[in-house]
Amino acid sequence: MSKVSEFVIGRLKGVGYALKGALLLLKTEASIQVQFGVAVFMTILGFYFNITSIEWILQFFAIGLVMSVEGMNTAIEAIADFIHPDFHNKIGFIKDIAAGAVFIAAITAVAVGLLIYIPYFI
Ligand SMILES: Nc1ncnc2c1ncn2[C@@H]1O[C@H](COP(=O)(O)OP(=O)(O)OP(=O)(O)O)[C@@H](O)[C@H]1O
Repeated sequence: MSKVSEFVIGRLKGVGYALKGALLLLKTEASIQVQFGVAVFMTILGFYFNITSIEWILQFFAIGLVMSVEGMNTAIEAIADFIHPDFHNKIGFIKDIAAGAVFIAAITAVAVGLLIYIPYFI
């Protein structure tokens, strides 16, 4: 097999694993399921208010930011539980700062949502 074919097959396999990971997150993680529900609701709201292209872009970025950071948080929690299943202050610190990153992303998304939709309500 040529180097180019190997490269292309390798990348396609990578996309397959990533898709599997995204589906696993959706199937198993309650917080991702809630965020997916919010994303669907916000998309319906976007169609209802016929928001502008820029507002769609900002909304999709906000949704993507929250869900991807939540996915990373889940991965960090899984690594922490795997390497150290018992209680440890360092593990608590690691999990807390990973959760803090999700919080920052969520606050950002709420701010974006308010800035987009408040003008449609007043
Ligand atoms: N092994 C541990 N050692 C010390 N503190 C921990 C440990 N596991 C969890 N904690 C503390 O409990 C908090 C919640 O951890 P947990 O793993 O239950 O995450 P979670 O946010 O409830 O996520 P999920 O709902 O996805 O399980 C952490 O942020 C941390 O403060």
